[in-house]
Amino acid sequence: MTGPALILVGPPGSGKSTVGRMAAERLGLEFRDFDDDIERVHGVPAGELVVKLGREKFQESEREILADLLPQHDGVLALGGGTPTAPGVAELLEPHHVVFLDVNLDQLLRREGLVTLHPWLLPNPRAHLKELLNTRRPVYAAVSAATIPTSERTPEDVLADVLATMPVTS
Ligand SMILES: Nc1ncnc2c1ncn2[C@@H]1O[C@H](COP(=O)(O)OP(=O)(O)OP(=O)(O)O)[C@@H](O)[C@H]1O
Ligand SMILES: O=C(O)C1=C[C@@H](O)[C@@H](O)[C@H](O)C1
Ligand SMILES: [Mg+2]
Repeated sequence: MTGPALILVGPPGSGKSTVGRMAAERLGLEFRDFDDDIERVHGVPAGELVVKLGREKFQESEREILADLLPQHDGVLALGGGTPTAPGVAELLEPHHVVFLDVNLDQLLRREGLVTLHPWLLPNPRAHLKELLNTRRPVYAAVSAATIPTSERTPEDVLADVLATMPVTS
């Protein structure tokens, strides 16, 4: 096994889980959500774990769990929103086909459930997300073969663009 056929990265709420699940179905592959793997290992949802452990320890754990997972999963993988920024993760992603789902701040604030899932965004989710988008966009882009805009687009349109980036296999 050579690892995931497709890895999706992007800010929380960019559509990684939604589009990742659709892509897996279309490709006839298994879908895995990295936040579920984190929760399985720690017994706490990823968003809460950030608050419990602090960002540094959380990221160390993300890198370890990802290093174990990559050789075991050959389907579609939606990473955690912050996973590509964890030290050592860019190197782990290097051999794989990674796609960045981009989204703008206004769209993000309109998407559901963001703060419930990510309590570390409090007390000012707008300011936090604005800063997060500015600092992380170059990191997401650097680990990715393609950047797909998702703002004001349907998941189906995003899916079509994602599938068009897939390397042709013979
Ligand atoms: N292209 C889209 N247009 C509008 N809403 C979308 C789009 N893609 C996803 N959504 C909605 O945005 C919300 C967040 O999507 P999703 O959970 O797939 O994002 P995510 O990147 O996996 O986020 P997280 O990092 O929180 O796991 C969901 O309510 C989903 O239905
Ligand atoms: O963007 C982030 O920093 C995070 C996103 C989520 O997917 C979770 O991994 C966690 O809430 C951290
Ligand atoms: Mg998700």
